[in-house]
Amino acid sequence: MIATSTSQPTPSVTTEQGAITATPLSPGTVEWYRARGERWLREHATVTWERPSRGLQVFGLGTATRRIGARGEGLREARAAIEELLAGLWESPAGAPAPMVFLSASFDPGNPLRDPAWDAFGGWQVLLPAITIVRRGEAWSGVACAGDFPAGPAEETAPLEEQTGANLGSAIAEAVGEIRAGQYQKVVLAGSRVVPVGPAAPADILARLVAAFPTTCIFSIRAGGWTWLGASPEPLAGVQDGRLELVSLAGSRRRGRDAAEDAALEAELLASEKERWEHRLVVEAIRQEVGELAEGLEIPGAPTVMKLANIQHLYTPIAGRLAPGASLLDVVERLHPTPAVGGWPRDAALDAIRRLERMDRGWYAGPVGWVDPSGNGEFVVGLRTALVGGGRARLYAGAGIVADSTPAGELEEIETKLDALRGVINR
Ligand SMILES: C=C(O[C@H]1C=CC=C(C(=O)O)[C@@H]1O)C(=O)O
Repeated sequence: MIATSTSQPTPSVTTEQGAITATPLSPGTVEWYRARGERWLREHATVTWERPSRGLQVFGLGTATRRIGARGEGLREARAAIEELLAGLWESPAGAPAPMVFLSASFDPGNPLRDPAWDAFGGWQVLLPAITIVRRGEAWSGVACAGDFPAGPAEETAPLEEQTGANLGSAIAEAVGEIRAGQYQKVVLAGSRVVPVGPAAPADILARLVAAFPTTCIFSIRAGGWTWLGASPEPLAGVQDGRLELVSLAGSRRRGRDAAEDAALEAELLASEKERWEHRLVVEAIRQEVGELAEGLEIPGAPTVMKLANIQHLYTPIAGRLAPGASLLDVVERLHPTPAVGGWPRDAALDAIRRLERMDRGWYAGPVGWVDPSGNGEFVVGLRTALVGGGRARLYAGAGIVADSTPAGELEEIETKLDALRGVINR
């Protein structure tokens, strides 16, 4: 049992005929949770979702329902489970916060390699917390769904080992050869690295990610003694009252050591035909895949630059309205994996990733997000992520390979991306 004060309020919730009733928490109960502070909330949460630049924080405590799919299953099966759950979820009364159902799935259920470190997470998970505390700007609210709270104790975890994947430099060189031979146009190849976790707990790592990367989505999901966490700069799709928001993010340079070098790197990124091509493939895939699910898609003609603490990316925000009958989950299923994490054409790129990477990405680069019973929600791509457990963390990062890529250049880019988490985990 997690340690809580005996005065912890117990919200009254009911479950009827398999349907889950979502009950708004009283202001006093919300205040009780708010007063525990961010560290307590992050430490006790089964799931967290934070968008500092939007003033959004979500802490999901305990579990009302958690469905875990077998390894080898993915987004398609997760989708069936979440739709079934949403259909049986009774919406809160008007004006009350909506319950949020979280969904995350592995990158490639078709990859036969299985890293046991991901066993606790399965191929996908659909999770409805027992209690969800939400801060939007200065307003705090909460909703309770029948379930078990507090969460059970963390289980012991086996030590994380390095994966014996391919030599990444050789894999990149091979991919360049295949691209030049016309087998496909782009593939994203990734590597992983195990680092010791300093004295910090996942809650402290999350606080550091929030401070270092306030424009990203900082999230965490616990399973057994493991925490999967990250600071993703890449929204996959979001829907609010029918408005659809998408992003193309691909093409990178590190940040400069001073303003002049930073501006020079930004100019180089914007002028690079190679990076522009890598980026354009993502924009075109979004146009092609989402076209019939959206109305009035606005796609800027040229990318701008998104700057993060350690890296800068070509960035194109895309917006429109969901077409009648289409849902956020339709869009997510159609988009995953975008060429920003898979490649293009999709099937040939996935085949190349399986052959050349020779590792299990687990949930790295998979979709992670939430949806509520009215169809609002948001998903990001599980990038800049780490699997943390047993005093170690496994970090993942990749880079888009196109015909003009060089192993040295792409390996340097992958190291820069790994730094995003390495810098906050191991200290
Ligand atoms: C695959 C990753 O980044 C993607 C997102 C932004 C820029 C990327 C790039 O320039 O290669 C990648 O497409 C990763 O962070 O592991």
